[in-house]
Amino acid sequence: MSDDFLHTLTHAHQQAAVPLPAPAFCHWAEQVLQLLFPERADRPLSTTDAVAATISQLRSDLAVLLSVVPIAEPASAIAADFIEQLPQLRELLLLDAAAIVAADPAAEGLLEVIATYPGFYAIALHRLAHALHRLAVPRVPRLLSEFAHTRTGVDIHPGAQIGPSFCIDHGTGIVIGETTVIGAHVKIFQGVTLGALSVAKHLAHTKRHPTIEDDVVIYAGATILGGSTVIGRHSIIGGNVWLTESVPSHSRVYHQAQIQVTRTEDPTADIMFSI
Ligand SMILES: CC(=O)OC[C@H](N)C(=O)O
Repeated sequence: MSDDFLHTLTHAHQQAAVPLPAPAFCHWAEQVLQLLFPERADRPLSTTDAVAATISQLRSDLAVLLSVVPIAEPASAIAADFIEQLPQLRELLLLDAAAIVAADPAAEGLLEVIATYPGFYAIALHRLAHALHRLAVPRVPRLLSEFAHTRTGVDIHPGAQIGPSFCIDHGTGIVIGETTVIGAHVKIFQGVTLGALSVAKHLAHTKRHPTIEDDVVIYAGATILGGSTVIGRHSIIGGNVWLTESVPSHSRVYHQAQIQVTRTEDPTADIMFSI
């Protein structure tokens, strides 16, 4: 091993920013979800005093965790501001869970959705991350969204704006970009991408991802790209659609696959497909 390499690494370590305690932040977010939803709790809280003490503990834990993050305001003020939003966050998440129950014939009820659905978990962590993003907390929102991503395969940038009653069914392989705007009562399935039409560094801080208006359904594998792409309200986007332009309200957009089905009972017949 060369001395140069040792010195390079030493210098990199000396210059490094204070690392974020990622597991502690993720644990804190899990605790917030357990407070808001006893359905997810190891041990439900049985008295008002216990609830109040848990809220107070989560506030001070957040303030301590944020003390290593470079933020303009005092960590305690940000923590207090976040905790004030808990009633609204719970209300929004209950609407999301109810939307999943209402949409999914396989869902048995709120308890199952809140405790087990990856789509619910992904939107829950997104709403926490988005609240911190709006409070201008750097790095932590992305840390939480990547935590949800690793657990669910649902990659929602903390900056994405998502309206009430959002339903993700079969939450896996989903990408929702930073400047996406989603209205109320939108339903998406596995493999949906709401992405940028082109990826270039100079486009940072511009609207690169689509706008999905109220009551839109986007089926599995659909890809919708572009910052000026607007999917009008009450539209249905079919599975595997590739869409880079706006569609008006009440549109039905389908991908027509060209699939051929042939039959033969002769096992020695030529194989008709190629890879
Ligand atoms: C979701 C997506 O298209 O991302 C591309 C790139 N990271 C951007 O934010 O523009």
